Amino acid sequence: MDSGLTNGVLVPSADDKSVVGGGGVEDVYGEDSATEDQLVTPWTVSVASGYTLLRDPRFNKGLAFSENERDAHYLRGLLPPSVSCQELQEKRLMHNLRQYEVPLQRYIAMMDLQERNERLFYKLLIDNVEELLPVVYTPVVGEACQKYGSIFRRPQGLFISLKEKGKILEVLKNWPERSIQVIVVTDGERILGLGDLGCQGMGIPVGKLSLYTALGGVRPSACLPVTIDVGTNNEKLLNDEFYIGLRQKRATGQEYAELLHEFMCAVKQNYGEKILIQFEDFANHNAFELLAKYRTTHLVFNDDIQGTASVVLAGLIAALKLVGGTLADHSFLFLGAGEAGTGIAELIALEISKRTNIPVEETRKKIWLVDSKGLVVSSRKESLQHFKRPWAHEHEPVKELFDAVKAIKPTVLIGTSGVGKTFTKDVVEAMASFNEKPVIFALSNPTSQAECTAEEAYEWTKGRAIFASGSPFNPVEYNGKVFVPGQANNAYIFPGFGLGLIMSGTIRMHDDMLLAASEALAAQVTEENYAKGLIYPPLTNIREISARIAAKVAAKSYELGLASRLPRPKDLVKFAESCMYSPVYRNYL
Ligand SMILES: NC(=O)C1=CN([C@@H]2O[C@H](COP(=O)(O)OP(=O)(O)OC[C@H]3O[C@@H](n4cnc5c(N)ncnc54)[C@H](OP(=O)(O)O)[C@@H]3O)[C@@H](O)[C@H]2O)C=CC1
Ligand SMILES: CC(=O)C(=O)O
Ligand SMILES: [Mg+2]
Repeated sequence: MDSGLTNGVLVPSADDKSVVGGGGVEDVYGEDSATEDQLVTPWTVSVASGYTLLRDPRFNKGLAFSENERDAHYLRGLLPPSVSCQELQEKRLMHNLRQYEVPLQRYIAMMDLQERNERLFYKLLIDNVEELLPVVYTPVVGEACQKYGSIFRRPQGLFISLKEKGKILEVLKNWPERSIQVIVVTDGERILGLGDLGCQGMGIPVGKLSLYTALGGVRPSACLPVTIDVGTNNEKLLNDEFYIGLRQKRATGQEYAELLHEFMCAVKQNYGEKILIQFEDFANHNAFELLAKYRTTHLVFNDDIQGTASVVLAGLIAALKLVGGTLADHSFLFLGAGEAGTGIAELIALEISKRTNIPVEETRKKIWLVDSKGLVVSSRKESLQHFKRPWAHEHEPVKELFDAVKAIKPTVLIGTSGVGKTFTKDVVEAMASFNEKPVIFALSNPTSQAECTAEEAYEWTKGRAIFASGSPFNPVEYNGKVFVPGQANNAYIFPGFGLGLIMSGTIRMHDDMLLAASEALAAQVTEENYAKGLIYPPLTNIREISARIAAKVAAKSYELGLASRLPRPKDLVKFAESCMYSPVYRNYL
């Protein structure tokens, strides 16, 4: 393929495989993944030069345009004379970001960068992942969603509201990118632990997809954030003059189901069988149903139910090295019996069943859940939602978590309630009274909703807890020793998991792929990490980790006959790495 620029027309450069399709899996798919037409990104055939080039975030390099590029692309005079390299731009941006004391200002600055210079945004995020993940993701994205209307600048995804009913296929065609590989969709009803944020939930698909690219290497142009707006029951938002969504109560029942069905059909019609659809932050009364309804006809994945389960199982497998025994030797108590709680519980039961050959109906018996009404027990069965019923074991009713802890004596306590401060001193001390090393996970997001803080977990257990949380906590010094809490967040899983599905051309998801992802993640924890009490590997290596997760997920998909990309690449880790998007600037000469 020819490279460079002719009369101001940018065409792909031969040394950069990321040009056609922007780098990533599409390049290696060949013909079976997309039509010829889809493979041609708009800029390869359109004039992009001068001022237009500077205004296009996909190609803009700002001061990093070289002298020759400035001449060739009619940029003379449009930029100050100085020429920077990408590293210097990164240094300057990090310096500027660190000046902002208000976290939301950092979020806004990052979003502005994403819309100004996409490659620099991803380079910055990848190179400073520990520092910037909390900005573009939890906890700050939570506040951003709460205030999304007042900080709204430009649409970063597709808004599909009840007004678009009957026209969703047309709406999808309005999106400028055509070869989409992954959609993250929300209806905004359960945004983190912050409740119904309606249309302003858009911050979540946008943030998750940034991670698909930064952590999993899926190219940005293949990612589509979608918010389905069926109204909101959040009175505060309905009365907020800056609210950006439909001002009506949520549509439910048939009206809701029809809109979602039209969306699911339109997506498949527009993007094909292998489009990955990740459901995110739906309320549980829709989440389980949507997953069950579409898992046989679409490539769907619910991150809150399944991704969370996989990351927590990985943490538990790793924790065994520190606490001893097998998973089957442990007992588990959850605060919160919704998507995350029952999703994790089921995957643990499945893993134990696979390892012991004990039927899953039996392995579930060592897992207990508490919801807002108390311990889930058999006498409540009739009134329980269907997803709680497998966990309604024989036991007398117990109202309070503290009493449940004393009655069950779990070795592992997991918070998925969405309610902060619910692991009280009494509860944590009780865990420490009958466990040498109590495993305590406070998974609720954002930080304000964490069941307890890292500091509380270490102090109340006198430094004996194996602790992880959904949102990050800083290291804690206790009794002269520094404890580094793990971050049990599905961000460890979904980017690599999705990459594995995409690169193998998987057509349907299978629970065994979640188990494979958990095992792959747990295997990345080194002896050095364990020595520091860590049960998750540091995020600094996340791209390497994602490649390994992707490889295991793809391998499982091939084994199950669900992968359509043939022949199977021999070395799946190398293949995953070769598929990953690189944010390094391209040469436009
Ligand atoms: N770390 C991570 O990667 C992830 C974290 N999460 C976090 O988990 C939390 C829950 O999410 P999700 O499972 O989807 O939400 P759901 O709404 O599906 O479930 C919440 C559960 O918590 C229960 N609950 C609520 N308040 C209390 C209380 N005071 N005491 C006891 N139980 C209570 C609810 O009870 P009832 O059923 O009776 O209403 C329900 O069973 C959120 O904060 C979310 O951010 C979610 C996904 C991933
Ligand atoms: C992390 C995540 O998916 C959640 O809190 O909902
Ligand atoms: Mg979520």
